[in-house]
Amino acid sequence: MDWPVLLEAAEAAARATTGRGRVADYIPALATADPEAFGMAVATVEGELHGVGDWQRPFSVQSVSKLFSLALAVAYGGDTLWQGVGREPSGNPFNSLVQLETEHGIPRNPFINAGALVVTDRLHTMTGDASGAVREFLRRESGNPLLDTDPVVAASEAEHGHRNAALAHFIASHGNLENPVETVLEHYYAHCAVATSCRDLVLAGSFLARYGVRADGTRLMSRSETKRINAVLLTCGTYDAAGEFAFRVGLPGKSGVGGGILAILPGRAAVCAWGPRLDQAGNSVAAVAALDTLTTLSGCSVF
Ligand SMILES: NC(=O)CC[C@H](N)C(=O)O
Repeated sequence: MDWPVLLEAAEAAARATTGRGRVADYIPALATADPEAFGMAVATVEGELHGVGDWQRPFSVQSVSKLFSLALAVAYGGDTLWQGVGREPSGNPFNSLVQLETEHGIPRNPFINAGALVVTDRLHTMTGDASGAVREFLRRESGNPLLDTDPVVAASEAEHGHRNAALAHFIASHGNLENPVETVLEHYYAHCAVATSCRDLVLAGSFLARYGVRADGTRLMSRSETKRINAVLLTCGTYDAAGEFAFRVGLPGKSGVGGGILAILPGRAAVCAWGPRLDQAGNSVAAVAALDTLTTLSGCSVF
């Protein structure tokens, strides 16, 4: 696979989206991102690392962190997690409240905000420090000890977090949180507000391409658990646009409102693209275009 050539073509496709989509501003600290920034990286299971554009520039990981909190909750707690959160696509925006009422406080899947709050809660019960566990995992896998929560973004999320607070209280009212609402929200914001780059994320996400094996060769989770996480990524990782993402890109992937998308080519590579302008569903316009081009030109996908 000629990754540098593919990355160049993907970058050209991303640059052609200039002006389309909008930088997220419902978390004010995110609104300052450079709308035309773009980066992309690939880490193969053989240990190759390639990047283009701003691939080493940090951005707010946001919901891409939900992939890591889920992986750790499954690795440490196994199947019990699924008693408190489902694994069906929601068909609703990522921060929607409506389904929780009819579904009695059990969120549809771990990647909408409601589901991620439940995952953070269970991870906190198991580790005593949910956001610390996510940060430590990201640091170790990426080999970047400086990777950290951006306190300005975390504070901005908390200050403007009425909707997430409402979700958490509603879940708690159904008895589906084990820790205080304030604790769960604090740790949720802290892991969403971690600053990472495409480089960090492809290395940190590579355990999913290696069927559950970490950077140091130890196993985080079984092959079957890895397959299941990839399945939930494919069906729910890009919210209400997961069908369109599967159609265009054909890889399990997780997006965040910071503009990053981390996608997995099982058995081969982890790929991350970043561009801050978002479409209606909250996915990066440039990152989707780049990943679409990469899989279309290479013929690589899970299909
Ligand atoms: N989709 C996202 O990236 C949303 C994450 C953001 N921290 C929120 O809670 O709204």
